[in-house]
Amino acid sequence: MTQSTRPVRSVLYIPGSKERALDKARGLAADAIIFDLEDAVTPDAKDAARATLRAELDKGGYGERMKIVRINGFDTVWGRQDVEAMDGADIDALLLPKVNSAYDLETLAQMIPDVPLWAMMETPEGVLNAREIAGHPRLAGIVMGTNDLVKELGCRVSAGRPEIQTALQMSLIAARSAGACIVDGVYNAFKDDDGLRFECGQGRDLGFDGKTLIHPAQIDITNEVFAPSKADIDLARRQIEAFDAVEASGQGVAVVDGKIVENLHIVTAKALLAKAEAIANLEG
Ligand SMILES: CC(C)(COP(=O)(O)OP(=O)(O)OC[C@H]1O[C@@H](n2cnc3c(N)ncnc32)[C@H](O)[C@@H]1OP(=O)(O)O)[C@@H](O)C(=O)NCCC(=O)NCCSC(=O)C[C@H](O)C(=O)O
Ligand SMILES: [Mg+2]
Repeated sequence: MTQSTRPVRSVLYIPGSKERALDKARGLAADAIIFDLEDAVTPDAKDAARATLRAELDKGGYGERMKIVRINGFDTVWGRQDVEAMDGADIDALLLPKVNSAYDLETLAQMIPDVPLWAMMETPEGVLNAREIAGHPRLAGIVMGTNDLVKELGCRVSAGRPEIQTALQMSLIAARSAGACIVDGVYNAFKDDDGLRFECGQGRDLGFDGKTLIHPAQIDITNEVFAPSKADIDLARRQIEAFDAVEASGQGVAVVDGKIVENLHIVTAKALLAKAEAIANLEG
């Protein structure tokens, strides 16, 4: 699977300090894991968490799940040690928090060759520089850090998140302009299934590839909402069939369910079917 077709519907944070949770993750249905050394780990537990995480990664057993390690920023005493500790580890990406500019990513890029880089979008400066951050040659993915963003903006978030829509969309547009993957922020109320489902639907409709999660109980709903539904798959197939038929008769526009279908809709339909197939392969 290429980076662009690899599903990243559910992206679960696991504190690097929690050995039991690190082990439990080997059996969870998350598409990706963010092994966290940053905010989920207290300062006095940083050194132990780094060592625990490296040992668990070396043990392996995470299967097809994408493995992303969130390091501490370089404005802390831990950032460089985190990068050094991950040298040679079996991971798919390093995630840098609170990225303000492409220069921040370049600092990390210089320290470790080859590993794809992901960036947290969670500061006002970062959002304003989203285009240059997404355009960094090593950037493969963006994660919305909505908790930090809300803190920095000084806003209060209400249902539907209108207060941070601009930041979400600026980041998404930047990611898409660079061909990068982008996942939505966390839903803090991890026992509120209805609220999670609503926010997943909102993120999906905005164009996000998936959502970051804080608890295993959030995985199933997220996987379901970010996967193409049976109705989506059926429509995509019918669009392709109808378009093939009109194209064979020398025309360029088909009509399905009362709506026009042109070549561009076929690109979307084929991408949707490819995503559905990638998910089916992943889920075995
Ligand atoms: C939120 C939690 C503190 C809740 O923990 P707990 O009370 O232990 O939950 P449960 O008792 O319901 O746990 C049941 C079992 O599930 C395992 N578990 C819990 N959480 C995880 C997890 N994230 N990954 C894997 N496994 C997990 C427990 O070990 C239990 O297992 P067992 O004992 O075998 O039954 C807790 O869920 C938690 O710490 N979540 C992660 C919090 C986190 O990572 N925060 C940082 C990321 S959010 C952020 O910073 C985003 C961004 O930067 C921003 O700015 O927005
Ligand atoms: Mg944050």
